[in-house]
Amino acid sequence: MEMEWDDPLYRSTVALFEHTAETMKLDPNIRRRLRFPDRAVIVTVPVRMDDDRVETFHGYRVQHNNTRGPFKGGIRFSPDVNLGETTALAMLMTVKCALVGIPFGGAKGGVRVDPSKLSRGELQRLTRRFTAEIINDIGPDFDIPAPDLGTNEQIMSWMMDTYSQQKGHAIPAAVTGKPIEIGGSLLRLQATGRGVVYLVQDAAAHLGIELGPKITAAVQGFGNVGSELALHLHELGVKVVAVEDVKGAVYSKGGLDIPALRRHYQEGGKLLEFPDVETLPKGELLELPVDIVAPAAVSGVITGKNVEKLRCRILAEGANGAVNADADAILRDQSDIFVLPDVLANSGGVTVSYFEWVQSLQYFFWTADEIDGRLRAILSKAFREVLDVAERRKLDMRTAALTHGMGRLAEAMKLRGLFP
Ligand SMILES: NC(=O)C1=CN([C@@H]2O[C@H](COP(=O)(O)OP(=O)(O)OC[C@H]3O[C@@H](n4cnc5c(N)ncnc54)[C@H](OP(=O)(O)O)[C@@H]3O)[C@@H](O)[C@H]2O)C=CC1
Ligand SMILES: O=C(O)CCC(=O)C(=O)O
Repeated sequence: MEMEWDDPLYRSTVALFEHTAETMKLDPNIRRRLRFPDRAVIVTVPVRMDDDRVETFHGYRVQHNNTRGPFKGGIRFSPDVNLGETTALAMLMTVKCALVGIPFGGAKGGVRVDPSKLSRGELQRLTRRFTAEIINDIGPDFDIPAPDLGTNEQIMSWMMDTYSQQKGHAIPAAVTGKPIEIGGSLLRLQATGRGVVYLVQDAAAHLGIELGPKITAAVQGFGNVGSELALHLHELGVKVVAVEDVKGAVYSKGGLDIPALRRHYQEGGKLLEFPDVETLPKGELLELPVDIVAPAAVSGVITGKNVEKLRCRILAEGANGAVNADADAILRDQSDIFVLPDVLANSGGVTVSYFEWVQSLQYFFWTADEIDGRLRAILSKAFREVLDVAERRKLDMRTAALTHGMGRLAEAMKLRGLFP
């Protein structure tokens, strides 16, 4: 393992790619190539803080592969950001875009910072300086950032504005996940969480499970992905009995009032202070005896240590890298849990980002029904294709999803003659 990349998510992602490459007998030249990014940019981001000090942050943009189209992937603001983690997330983006058949490669970026400790002014200055530092490495035809953990529409708005100011005119296609008022797309905000639920619906239909009040769910994370996911399950009549944020989880046997909980959370209320609910210690949520468990926060939460304690029927991975390679090996061989792996489960986000990019390039906007219909069609097709690979080749769903994505990528690399 090369020192520069050493990180638990990177090690785990490489192990999963290697397992898949071995199973599908991937060309060894391509296999070696996929372990590393095309390019990785590391920048230092000085920011004047409110108390007049200048704090120094570190930022990354890792571009893994652009054989199938421009680099694409989110920007993460989190204290865990480093080169290895960002590279692993970029690798997953490459496979995710290939898997759903959208014309992008994979990238990821981020700043090592806890955004909850910054004022709004500090956050804006950090975002603008980070964007300025990577301005020659991104662009609507080359590499298009989007939101991820710890970032949101406002951050994308500042990124788009900084990019546009440098170029001298508004360039909405420079980022996706921006507000609708400046060229964003209807439903991008909802797309990742809603997409996870569309895939849960497909999985439930396949397993003969009827989604409704007899079905229970637990969701880890209550940000963009987790709260949308919980809300959409709730709207389908599923009893969402527990949700968790960084501090802990709330639980109600009869099902939580997700719309009220979401209002409370979005208005700045603490999850653990929501009235008339029980609380659970951190981590227990994943082990609840519910039908659906959806990790939708950070990576590495399901490991060799707790995987055998899972009691769900469907594991829907909203978060990237929630299951590490040790846990995956156990799930793969010894479990009857139906896994919707991250590259499939959360691909609704980048799919609507693709729609947003197309709309931003054409200055012509689609209706919510058009977007929702196209999203559903792409996700259902991806689900059927992955299931087909799994059934035909007798593979688990993660290896099947990675096989499908890596197979498409390898084909594109060969067609373009990248290894003459
Ligand atoms: N946004 C998107 O479109 C996409 C996101 N994803 C993935 O989904 C995941 C979540 O992203 P997103 O919803 O955008 O991020 P957000 O920043 O919007 O929300 C993150 C949520 O997770 C909670 N959280 C943070 N750390 C922990 C922890 N250790 N245990 C439990 N909960 C925790 C946060 O709690 P608190 O508020 O208390 O900090 C918050 O509720 C990430 O893995 C991301 O890569 C994947 C595809 C697209
Ligand atoms: O919407 C995008 O472009 C990328 C979203 C993302 O970062 C992800 O799918 O992990």
